[in-house]
Amino acid sequence: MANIGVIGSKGAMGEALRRVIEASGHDYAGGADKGDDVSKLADVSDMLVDFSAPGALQSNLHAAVGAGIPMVVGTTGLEDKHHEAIDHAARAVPVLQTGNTSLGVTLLAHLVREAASRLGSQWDIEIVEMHHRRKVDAPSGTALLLGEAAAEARGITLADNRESGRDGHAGARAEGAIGFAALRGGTVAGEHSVILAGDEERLTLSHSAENRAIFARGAIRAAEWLRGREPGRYTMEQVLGI
Ligand SMILES: NC(=O)C1=CN([C@@H]2O[C@H](COP(=O)(O)OP(=O)(O)OC[C@H]3O[C@@H](n4cnc5c(N)ncnc54)[C@H](OP(=O)(O)O)[C@@H]3O)[C@@H](O)[C@H]2O)C=CC1
Ligand SMILES: O=C(O)C1=N[C@H](C(=O)O)C[C@H](O)C1
Repeated sequence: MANIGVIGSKGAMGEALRRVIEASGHDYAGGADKGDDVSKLADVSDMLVDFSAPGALQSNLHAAVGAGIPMVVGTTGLEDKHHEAIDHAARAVPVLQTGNTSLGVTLLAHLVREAASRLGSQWDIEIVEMHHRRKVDAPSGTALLLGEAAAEARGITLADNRESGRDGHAGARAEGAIGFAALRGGTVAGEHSVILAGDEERLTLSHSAENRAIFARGAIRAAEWLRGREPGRYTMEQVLGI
């Protein structure tokens, strides 16, 4: 059993995490939110789980490194500088970052990789996601990780082949592009579809999150798995063995 500290504890995910921590027999070490000193939480935690905001990431990583404890990063909307900060922290402590901690999406990424490589670049790839009205980043972290999986399978770079936010006279889609569309509304926990559109046929691979417990359970499973590991950057695939 472990003391698990939650960053972003008053948010929707923070509340889901607290419920899963208590139900799993771990101890809830406490929460940190905007304006709190995360290093104080790190000092009384065996690991940190961060579902807050990109602007908080640097100091959260710093706190984990200072305390010498593992950290799970679930926050999305990350930029290159955030990934560099994660790589840097992972030299000192175990860190796992993912846009989606669920079992279903981790497996979906594998299926997308398989489909994208077998079907070849004449099959256009479009990724559609829908989330609740409060979500601030787009495309979602999950949509981007699915796009990365498809790009990797095709031997291309997502950054160079990404088409998102088409509006007006946007022109025909570029050959080999990976397109994104983001819908927002209501209380949707998370819907993702990867559409492979060929000539006269389409394949759609989808995942529906019915509630946030799936993300919270995956995050706690990841935190348990990180405990006692060597410093490094780990993936959800490693945690789940898929
Ligand atoms: N990887 C995954 O599987 C999943 C990832 N997410 C991601 O997790 C993040 C949080 O999602 P969600 O809980 O729905 O969002 P919420 O807005 O409900 O919660 C975010 C919480 O973080 C707090 N926060 C904001 N800035 C800071 C800061 N600088 N330091 C500490 N806490 C801060 C917010 O406080 P305040 O309200 O005062 O700003 C709020 O309490 C998002 O990036 C989301 O995309 C969500 C679900 C699954
Ligand atoms: O903000 C959310 O709610 C979610 N964010 C993650 C994302 O950006 O993909 C994961 C999940 O879809 C819910």
